[in-house]
Amino acid sequence: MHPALPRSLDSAADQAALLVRLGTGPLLIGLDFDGTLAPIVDRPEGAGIDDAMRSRLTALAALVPTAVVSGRDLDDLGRRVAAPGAILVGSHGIEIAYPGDGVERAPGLERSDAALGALIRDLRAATADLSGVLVEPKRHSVAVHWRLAGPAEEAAAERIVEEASGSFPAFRIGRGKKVAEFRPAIERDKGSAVGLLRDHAAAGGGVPSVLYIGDDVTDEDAFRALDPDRDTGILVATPPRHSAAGWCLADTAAVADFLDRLIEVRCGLSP
Ligand SMILES: O=P(O)(O)OC[C@H]1O[C@H](O[C@H]2O[C@H](CO)[C@@H](O)[C@H](O)[C@H]2O)[C@H](O)[C@@H](O)[C@@H]1O
Repeated sequence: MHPALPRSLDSAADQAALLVRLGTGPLLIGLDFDGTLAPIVDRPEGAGIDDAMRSRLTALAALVPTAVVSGRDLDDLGRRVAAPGAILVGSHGIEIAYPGDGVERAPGLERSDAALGALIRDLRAATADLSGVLVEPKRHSVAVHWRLAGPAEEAAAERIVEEASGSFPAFRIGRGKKVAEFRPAIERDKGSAVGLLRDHAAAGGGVPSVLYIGDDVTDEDAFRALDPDRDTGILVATPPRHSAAGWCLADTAAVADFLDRLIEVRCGLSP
């Protein structure tokens, strides 16, 4: 299916109709972190959620399986989310931590893990003189950010990423908001992770429908994995852009309001 413009959930009537559908039956919730739960900020280390969002996630996780699905690695994500009961999915689906049940890591990481240190060293050396370009090392990958860079530095960072990608075939390049990421060249993304989360939830009861909310290019993998007849994808964007998600919310504040209403309907507090 070709991506189309998602429909805005600004209208109270649309939101109410959707919430009625999400209010009963087995449900699995997947929520992206940066740009969906946490507002986008200039530097990766500055992103976070407030206590209200943490309580919201904890409340949702007590009601239905609720996963935070991020490009950040699991340790970083865990520190920032800190919501008891939430499932954590790190490194774009490569690492999955079910509460109280250890970490499941995708197979096939040996080659990229072995090359990661050299890649990080090369990227740091190549970008050292580029003002506003940041290298973010992660457990299985590395990101090159240019949100704080001018156009010339951004173009230079893009060239460095292209050159390094030729020397490190164990990685593939993923794009995001003002960032390029070297991700292990294996078959795992947020879409396949949603499939694994659904199977895990189904093992404990009925096969759930999925609600997935995300804002970035990598969330499109998750939206594409949804079944349009029973699942719900919500893009977070202003203005809306073409997406495999069917619905759209404006920003992280609108996501917070929507999740509050979802908690109310799941608790039977509103229709
Ligand atoms: O899958 P996500 O949870 O959305 O993570 C995607 C990447 O998010 C982070 O970078 C983005 O957010 C930063 C903080 O707001 C922002 O400065 C940057 O421009 C964005 O690209 C994170 O740093 C990456 O590791 C994640 O992969």
